[in-house]
Amino acid sequence: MSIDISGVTKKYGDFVALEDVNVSIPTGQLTALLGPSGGGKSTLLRIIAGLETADAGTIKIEGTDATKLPPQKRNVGFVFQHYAVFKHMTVAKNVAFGLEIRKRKKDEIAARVDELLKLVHLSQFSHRMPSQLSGGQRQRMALARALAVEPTVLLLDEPFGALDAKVRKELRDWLRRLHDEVHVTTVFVTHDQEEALEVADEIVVVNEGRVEQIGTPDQLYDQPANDFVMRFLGETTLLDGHTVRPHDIEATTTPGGPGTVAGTVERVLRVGFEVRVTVRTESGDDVLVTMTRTHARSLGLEEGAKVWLSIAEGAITVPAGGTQPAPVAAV
Ligand SMILES: Nc1ncnc2c1ncn2[C@@H]1O[C@H](COP(=O)(O)OP(=O)(O)OP(=O)(O)O)[C@@H](O)[C@H]1O
Repeated sequence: MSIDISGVTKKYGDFVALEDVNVSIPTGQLTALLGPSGGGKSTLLRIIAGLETADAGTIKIEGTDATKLPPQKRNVGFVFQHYAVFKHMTVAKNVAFGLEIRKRKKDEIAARVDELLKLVHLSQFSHRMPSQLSGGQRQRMALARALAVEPTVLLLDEPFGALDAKVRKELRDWLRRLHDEVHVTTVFVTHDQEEALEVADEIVVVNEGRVEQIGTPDQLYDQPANDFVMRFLGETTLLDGHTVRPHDIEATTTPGGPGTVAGTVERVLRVGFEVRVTVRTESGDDVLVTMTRTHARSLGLEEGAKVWLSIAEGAITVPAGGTQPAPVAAV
């Protein structure tokens, strides 16, 4: 294990930001800390970096107890959302900085900077000033700078958070490819579930200072530990006391058997390839059902139509508001 977080608790006055957090992050993986704003992700990352101290618990990095080590002794590299670049230095100088203060030889530094700028596709910009780069290019420079000193662990706090959606998406793909090349153990914070699902090998879901679940993107999506994880990782709706994904609800226009829920179509919305149907049940709850356009057409669904809803066989469900893993719904 590369990073072992054991029993970490952090309080700010009376406020508990992290409570008894236990996470093991394997060497060489790309791990996302995912959760809603204020859940404690950045606090955990800052504790790993040594920028914040835990009130209880230990942090081990590559087997060494780092709990009391200052940040510069932990051999971690970090990149933040608004990275403090040296505005008066060229791109190449910014990347070289960490190596220069470590008094590495000139030719060694030049070779390493060359290699890193190639890696982040900025070779042609080495003589530019940071102000002459786009936001995405600046973040790539920041990553090259963090990687320069060959950290054991790379920590990224919403590194693409300030960029527009298109650049974010490009950088996200790029980070995945970069990681496949260099394999440095990387932990990144995000509140964007799509970003985590697309990029990470493993996701740690952090909410209200606690770890809700740890797993691969598939494990989290297919076997959510609880209602919170299920809702956080994709669209859900409620049917008959269960949290379920809207595409996992089947609708029929002929009366269904026992276990089906009768309702009336309130609204039909066509969005791209899918149709989003809101059904009001007899008990007055609104249930969202999504289906393909072809399927909706074949059912002839329109506002005011009577429908019967059931949960598709094999669908993942979680008791609404509950915290226990649910068995796969047997319908
Ligand atoms: N220095 C501090 N003093 C007091 N409270 C703090 C301090 N730093 C963080 N907090 C509180 O701890 C909680 C967790 O903060 P943290 O920044 O770790 O959340 P986060 O999950 O990273 O959220 P975001 O995605 O918004 O950055 C928040 O409620 C925050 O207000």
